[in-house]
Amino acid sequence: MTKRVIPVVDLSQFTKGDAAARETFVAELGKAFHEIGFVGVTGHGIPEKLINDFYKASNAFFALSTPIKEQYEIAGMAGQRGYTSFGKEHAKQSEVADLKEFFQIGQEVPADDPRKAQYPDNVHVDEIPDFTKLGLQLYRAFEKAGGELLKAIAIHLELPEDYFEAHIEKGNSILRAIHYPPITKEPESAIRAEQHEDINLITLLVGASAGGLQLLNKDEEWLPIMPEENEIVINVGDMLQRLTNNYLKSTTHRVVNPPREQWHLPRLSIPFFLHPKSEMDLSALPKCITAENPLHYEPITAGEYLDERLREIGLKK
Ligand SMILES: O=C(O)CCC(=O)C(=O)O
Ligand SMILES: [Fe+2]
Repeated sequence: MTKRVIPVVDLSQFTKGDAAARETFVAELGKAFHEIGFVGVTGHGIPEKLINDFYKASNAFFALSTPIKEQYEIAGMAGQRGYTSFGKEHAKQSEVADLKEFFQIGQEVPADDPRKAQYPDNVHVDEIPDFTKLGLQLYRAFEKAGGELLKAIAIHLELPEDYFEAHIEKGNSILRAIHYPPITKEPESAIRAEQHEDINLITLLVGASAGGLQLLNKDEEWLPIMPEENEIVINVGDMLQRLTNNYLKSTTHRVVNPPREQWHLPRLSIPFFLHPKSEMDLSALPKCITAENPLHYEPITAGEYLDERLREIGLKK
């Protein structure tokens, strides 16, 4: 067996284990987030069937013709709901767009909820009636697993266990189905997803249909991330890095193009970007500001920060 690039932890040790098992889990997760910013998670409770069904529905959606898919690309939405066509999004430092198209599903609240106006309606696809419905079920499962991981991180940060709960309840998270089509001609410089850091608190990624995901380690080496069956990949995003004044690491990652003999293979991946409510204050936690680690960031809310980042990546005008 080749050596793993990222450690793996079993979330059921935290959700179902005794005090000692929970303590071990918290220590391992904290260490992984502090040192590498990435961890593999098993025992996450996300039903395999739901993942497979959503994969199938996503594949069916991306197989639709471009004019049909473009009917689900809605102006003024900054890609936050529905379809974003090939060649739109680019990493913030990059001039060339990534080799991908995607579909996003966001938070839904009841009609009488005060937050209703803040969250645009999800887009439903006539041709694939189950697509958004299954996506919303997966969204809830990710919210639950993500909430447990944030409980463990709160304990690691010596905060109350429920510290994140109020911030993420009805938060602005996004489920994204990404399709990287087969490569048909030598790309000039573009890769499937140029190096970047995620914006949100944490990202949960279910097994991509092909390799290509890499992280940049402290020695500036690109290392492949190859999750095992039933393992999801979790990484720290910039919001959590900012809140912890760089104690937890939002690690740079990318998706590279496959070798030429695999150009004909598309790649499908499903990240869940766990966001808090827009009014969450991302000012650094006092415990994370020390003489050795002085304050790195100005105060900002999650909403202001997201807005700034969406402009940088070309989704918001
Ligand atoms: O496709 C993947 O495996 C990762 C994509 C990613 O890093 C992102 O969308 O932020
Ligand atoms: Fe990412």
